Amino acid sequence: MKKQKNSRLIAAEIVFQWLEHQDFPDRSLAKLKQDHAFILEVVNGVVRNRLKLQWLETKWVKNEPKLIFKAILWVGLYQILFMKVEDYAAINETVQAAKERPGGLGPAKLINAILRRAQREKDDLFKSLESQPDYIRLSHPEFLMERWKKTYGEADAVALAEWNNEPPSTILRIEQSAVDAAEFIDKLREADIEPLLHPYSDKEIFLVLPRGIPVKKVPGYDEGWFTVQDPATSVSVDLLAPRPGETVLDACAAPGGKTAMIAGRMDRRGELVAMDLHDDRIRVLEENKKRLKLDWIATVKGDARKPQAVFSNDRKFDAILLDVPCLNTGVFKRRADARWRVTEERIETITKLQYEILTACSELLAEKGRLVYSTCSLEPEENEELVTRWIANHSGFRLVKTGKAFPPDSGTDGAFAALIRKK
Ligand SMILES: C[S@@+](CC[C@H](N)C(=O)[O-])C[C@H]1O[C@@H](n2cnc3c(N)ncnc32)[C@H](O)[C@@H]1O
Repeated sequence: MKKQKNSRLIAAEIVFQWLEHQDFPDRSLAKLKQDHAFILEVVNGVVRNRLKLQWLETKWVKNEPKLIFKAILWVGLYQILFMKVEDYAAINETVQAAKERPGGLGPAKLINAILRRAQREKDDLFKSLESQPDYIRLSHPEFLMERWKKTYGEADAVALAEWNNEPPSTILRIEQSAVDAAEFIDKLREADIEPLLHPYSDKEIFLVLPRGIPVKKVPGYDEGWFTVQDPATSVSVDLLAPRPGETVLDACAAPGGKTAMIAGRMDRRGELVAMDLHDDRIRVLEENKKRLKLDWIATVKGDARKPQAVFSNDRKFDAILLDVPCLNTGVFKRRADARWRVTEERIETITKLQYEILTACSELLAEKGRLVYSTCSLEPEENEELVTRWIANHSGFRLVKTGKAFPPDSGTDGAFAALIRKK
């Protein structure tokens, strides 16, 4: 039988790619053929804890190692400090991973010494880490911690960063048009899955799964009895309040979580159009539509900055959801690398795109029509400030209401939504 590749080395090579190219590790992770859960946890953990690991490396290593050996060292440190893995296995396998790389014998000795020291001095190390500035001890970009402290105050900014560092739960929304909720919960129990009811929404039923259950193994996956979705996704759909018989556009729809929720509220009556710009995302939207048996929804490829290229001039909608691309600062718990991609420049470019989408799609609204602008970000520039500025420049519309989920308070992902009505 062919010998399996060292899993620590696979994890380190993915971390190396990310460090070198800032390449989103999800793509490499999706292609993994072995030890999927372990490698996923190590890679996400290293990426999330980047500043803590960098702090420790700077403290103990005089000359910065080559990037691949830095990645191997971080993979080892993450296991020793943050995972329930036998220290013995963590050290030996990680040192072996270094030896398997060209020029790895010297770095392997250094890595061995550092990992053994971390094992011996673990308690002191954690004490010393606790006295570091918040951005290091909570491993977030310094400018972002500062901006959150200004926006939300010191205590909430710290609570938010702590929330982001906890492991994310898998949460299901029951597709109540496909299955009776009580029957679904019985089926889960028959499969030895005891779900917890999430209290956030009063319109939808969200269930928190116990850890470690692959979603595809949950009863009713193939039948389309549920979507995997955080309760914060209901903030925007509740504000939009789509009704049976209406014409509704979901203009940035893939992978279709909110499209499915809208479809449920419309009870298959009316017209629902799901649009997205990107082919790969539309493919996932189509797969979800098929699994959830939502073939009555129309899918179109189109740019929400130029919807006139897709829809004729007289095409109007009663309700439009604009779940625009954003900086994702409300969902760092789920997306390990997203925190490292936020910069002041990106805030500027993304808000320009968001404003453009809002302006262009507002022209598709019918008289008295409703539009919900939403993000999964917590930055005022993408949310309250953008909507207020837009309304000030568009006298034909009024801001009716906003909704927001702030993770440490809501116990959900972060979300913002604003309901705008055409006068
Ligand atoms: C926040 S995600 C939408 C999530 C989705 N509403 C859901 O609940 O599953 C934003 C989506 O906007 C799409 N997108 C980005 N730029 C776009 C544009 N100019 N026009 C239309 N869609 C765009 C992205 O491909 C992405 O799928």
